[in-house]
Amino acid sequence: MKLLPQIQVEGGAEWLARTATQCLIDEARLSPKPGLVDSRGNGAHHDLTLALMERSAHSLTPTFQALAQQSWQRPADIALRQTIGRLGREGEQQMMAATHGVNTHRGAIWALGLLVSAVAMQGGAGGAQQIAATAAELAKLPDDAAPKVFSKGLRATHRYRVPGAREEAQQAFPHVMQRALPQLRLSRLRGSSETHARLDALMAIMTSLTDTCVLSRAGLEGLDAMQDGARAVLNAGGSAHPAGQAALAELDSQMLALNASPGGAADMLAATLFLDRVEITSNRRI
Ligand SMILES: CC(C)(COP(=O)(O)OP(=O)(O)OC[C@H]1O[C@@H](n2cnc3c(N)ncnc32)[C@H](O)[C@@H]1O)[C@@H](O)C(=O)NCCC(=O)NCCS
Ligand SMILES: Nc1ncnc2c1ncn2[C@@H]1O[C@H](COP(=O)(O)OP(=O)(O)OP(=O)(O)O)[C@@H](O)[C@H]1O
Repeated sequence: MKLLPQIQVEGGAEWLARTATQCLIDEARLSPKPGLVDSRGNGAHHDLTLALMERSAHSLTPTFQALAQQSWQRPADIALRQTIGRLGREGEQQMMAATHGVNTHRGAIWALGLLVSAVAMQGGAGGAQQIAATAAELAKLPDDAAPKVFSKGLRATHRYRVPGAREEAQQAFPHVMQRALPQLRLSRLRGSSETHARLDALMAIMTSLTDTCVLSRAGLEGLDAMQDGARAVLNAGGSAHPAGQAALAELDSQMLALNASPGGAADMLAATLFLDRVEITSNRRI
């Protein structure tokens, strides 16, 4: 039986929103993550807890659903860019209300918001590559209604002359597509548990992301420690191997000592889990 178009949109949007929220929760619970909030504790953060991250993730489901509904089978144009910019900013306000003013998921709303919109534009399914390319098209369009604020992330990208959250999206998420997703699937193929495969994917991101959260809190010293430490974990055989686990514990202590938290890398892991699920589900439907 063929579904009525409106039911298809509602059901598809609901599924995408639930999936995006679940990926944020999976990312937050994954342990042990260096410097980040996880099931063990607060990492390098004094104002974040796992319960807060989960409350924040749930508060974003209506935002993701509205993004999907509004983007369904629409082309990438200025009108859509403005709509999702408005919905994204409203989502940030809902997040801030749910967390009493703590920034838990700003970068994640940006990345996952664009990806949810991109899947919806393609009718609720598709391959990871095509979805990331569509999200990049949206990210490259100007949003004139955006307030001209000088954020911490923007300041770090200027000071260190590196790409940040905007550029990662505009370049079609190279850390997700060229590093994390291939690593996630390789580690699974090698027989690693899902937890170890996800930790390896996070390490793959951290080997080269210029994470502005780390740069803002710990400068280039923090960024180098993150990238070198993540490389050491993968070179030691990954998080499933005892030597990799020792390297991961070392990286965690270093990040804590430097007060560094790779929040951008965590967002890219959530984006990776989302694209992985959408692609696998789309392939099953064919
Ligand atoms: C683009 C955003 C993320 C602002 O980025 P900016 O670099 O100015 O700064 P800010 O410090 O507020 O947040 C950056 C966040 O991105 C993440 N991040 C940091 N570095 C990176 C990186 N190299 N790659 C990807 N993400 C990163 C971190 O979580 C960080 O907290 C976003 O808040 C925004 O402008 N949203 C507008 C609403 C919109 O248009 N939404 C559309 C899609 S829903
Ligand atoms: N598990 C996680 N633990 C910590 N941060 C995460 C996690 N998952 C995602 N993040 C991201 O990290 C960002 C938090 O970074 P950051 O600490 O720089 O925020 P801030 O409140 O803007 O700055 P600061 O805490 O330095 O004042 C969030 O926006 C979120 O996107």
